[in-house]
Amino acid sequence: MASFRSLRTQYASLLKKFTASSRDFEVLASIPADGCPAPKILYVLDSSFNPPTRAHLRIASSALLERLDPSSRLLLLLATQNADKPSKPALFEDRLAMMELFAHDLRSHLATSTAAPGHTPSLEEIPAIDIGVTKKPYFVDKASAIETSGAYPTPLEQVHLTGYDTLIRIFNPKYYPPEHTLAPLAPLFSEHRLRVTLRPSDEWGSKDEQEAFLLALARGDQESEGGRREWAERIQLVEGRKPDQQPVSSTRAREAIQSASDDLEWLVPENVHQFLLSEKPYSAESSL
Ligand SMILES: Nc1ncnc2c1ncn2[C@@H]1O[C@H](COP(=O)(O)OP(=O)(O)OP(=O)(O)O)[C@@H](O)[C@H]1O
Ligand SMILES: NC(=O)c1ccc[n+]([C@@H]2O[C@H](COP(=O)(O)O)[C@@H](O)[C@H]2O)c1
Repeated sequence: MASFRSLRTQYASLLKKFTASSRDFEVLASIPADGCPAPKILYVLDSSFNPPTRAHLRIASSALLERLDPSSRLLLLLATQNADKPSKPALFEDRLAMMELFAHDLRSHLATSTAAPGHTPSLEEIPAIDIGVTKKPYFVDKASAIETSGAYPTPLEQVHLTGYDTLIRIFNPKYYPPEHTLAPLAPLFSEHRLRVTLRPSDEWGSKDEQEAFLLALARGDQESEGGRREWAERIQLVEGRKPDQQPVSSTRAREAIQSASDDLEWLVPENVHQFLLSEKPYSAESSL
């Protein structure tokens, strides 16, 4: 693995070229770098990776372990423009460096996880992981930018890995001017899928309330806004943390960094933890 410093320099230069280009999506690196089979299915984890956490690790690994296949591919996608949030620290090159470290953490995790009782996957069985960037904030546009980029064979089914809070925002008509209906989502659900991790909280409701959203979509409750009932078949809901487990988020990891709390160790995976301790991407000087 390259040194932390050289990873940042490498991504700063790739990012500069991407920003200056007219491209909406680009794969900047792959792990392993070569020799991976052409993908038959593309899992996409779109995030601000600010920083990558163990929740991101769980979301990605549970999807990949469901059907461990070397011809699956995972794309870790950094959105340089967010639908709602202004850009915050850390620098994008630091986040890209952390995404690559996260990819190594995830591959190690997959290698030591048993997909089936008595079966430990070999490195060749573990899907390759791409590090990509997009300028598009909305999922329907991200999916189309990936499709038309030429980076992957076409057609290729994309499975977007999101949390419940993001599902709700995808279904908010406020993002789709000028009509403000859900009709623009049709291309996303005609070709692709969502795998949504439940995220019970005071803000987003209980597990039952979150499951009720999908039942209502399947009943046709959103048809008056353009949300078709058959889209529910293309959305899979999966369990998140257990009720006795602590909630994990990037916000919580940033707070642990600011307060120098030991919690950081269980909030983020190992290689990301080492990077945060060594490079301090959230310190005042580093974001200047
Ligand atoms: N603990 C979690 N449970 C379920 N989904 C999650 C969790 N953490 C992140 N996600 C999902 O992963 C995707 C990317 O997450 P994002 O980068 O916004 O993380 P975050 O922890 O919510 O960030 P922040 O705390 O900075 O707002 C989103 O779709 C989000 O819903
Ligand atoms: N309608 C949409 O497609 C939609 C709405 C809100 C957020 N998003 C995206 O979801 C991703 C995660 O968002 P947050 O980092 O705000 O949780 C970001 O890439 C953001 O731009 C998409």
